[in-house]
Amino acid sequence: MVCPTTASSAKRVSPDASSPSALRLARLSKRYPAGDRALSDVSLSVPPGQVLGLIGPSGAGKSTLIRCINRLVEPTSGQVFLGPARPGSPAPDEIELTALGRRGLRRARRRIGMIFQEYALVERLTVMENVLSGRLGYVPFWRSWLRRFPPADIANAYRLLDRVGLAEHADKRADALSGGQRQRVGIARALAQEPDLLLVDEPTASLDPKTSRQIMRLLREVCLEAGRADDTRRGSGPGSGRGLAAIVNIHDVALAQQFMMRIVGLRAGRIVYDGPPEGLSPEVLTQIYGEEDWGPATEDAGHSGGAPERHPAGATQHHPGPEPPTDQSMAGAL
Ligand SMILES: Nc1ncnc2c1ncn2[C@@H]1O[C@H](COP(=O)(O)OP(=O)(O)OP(=O)(O)O)[C@@H](O)[C@H]1O
Repeated sequence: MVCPTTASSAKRVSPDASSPSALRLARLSKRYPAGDRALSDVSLSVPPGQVLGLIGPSGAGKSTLIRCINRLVEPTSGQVFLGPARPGSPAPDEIELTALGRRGLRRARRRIGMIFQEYALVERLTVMENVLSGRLGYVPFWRSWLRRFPPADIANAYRLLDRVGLAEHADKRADALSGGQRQRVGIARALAQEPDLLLVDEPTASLDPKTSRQIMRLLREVCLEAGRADDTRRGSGPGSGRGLAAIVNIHDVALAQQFMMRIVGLRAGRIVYDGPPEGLSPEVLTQIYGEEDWGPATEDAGHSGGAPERHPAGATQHHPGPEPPTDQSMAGAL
């Protein structure tokens, strides 16, 4: 039996009550028409600039949670609040997404970038056109239909492509790219929206281990960079600004531990862990995933070569050494 109180006794990584959240969920629940209860009373607050990893076994409700936030899936009950906009954006103070009508929701969704496992690019369009499609919510229909985006959007798209390492591929068709390159386009497209929140659904599920690490590192870096840009815009000191928050649905616990600032573990639609990555002890992993020997694999008599360690998603766990989580703004976000 999972015990939320035990799990929450781990050090919590919650925002200061006085600081505004980038995202706030209040008792969010979802029951699908077929009767499956996918989420039960999920309450969560994500501060600006925080990159949060959502982990849990298959069917725990991770995708449902991500999709309830921007109402691609309608929650059955509970509330979703999107925090005040980052500096330089004209958006209003905290808004309740769950109270919005169609038009209001369409406007609010501009502020939420989505990054998908399967990239969701338009294959026959160029890399640049795919990135510019992130601006579709902002430009008049005729401009997008004629593919006449404002020069500032085009300049920004080039800057973003340069940032994600694809400057030389701008004119290539999306279907000519590798999986890792496609995901970089997906990240650049989401950033072109100038979002306040990124929802990221299994971004590395189709990628090899090295590319997965590169993508996770890039995600984390762009969120931190957004915070620094906000600080500069506000003329404030490092770490005091807002920055881009992200919720990343991720199966790979080792990757989550290395690149996420905070981990939320879901089991059967409920939060059973909310704390720092280093709090994912074997006991906590058992609370999240169930019984398993989470310690290193032991060698049996016939195998002296050292069996690879397994993580809960079943893939090999790598130990490439600690990532350098030293950024001040990250400390601020925690
Ligand atoms: N469209 C749907 N209709 C009915 N039930 C659904 C639907 N989508 C998901 N569910 C159910 O909701 C629960 C949570 O599913 P969800 O896909 O959110 O879990 P998950 O943690 O993302 O799983 P996975 O890691 O395998 O993707 C499961 O019991 C699933 O069967």
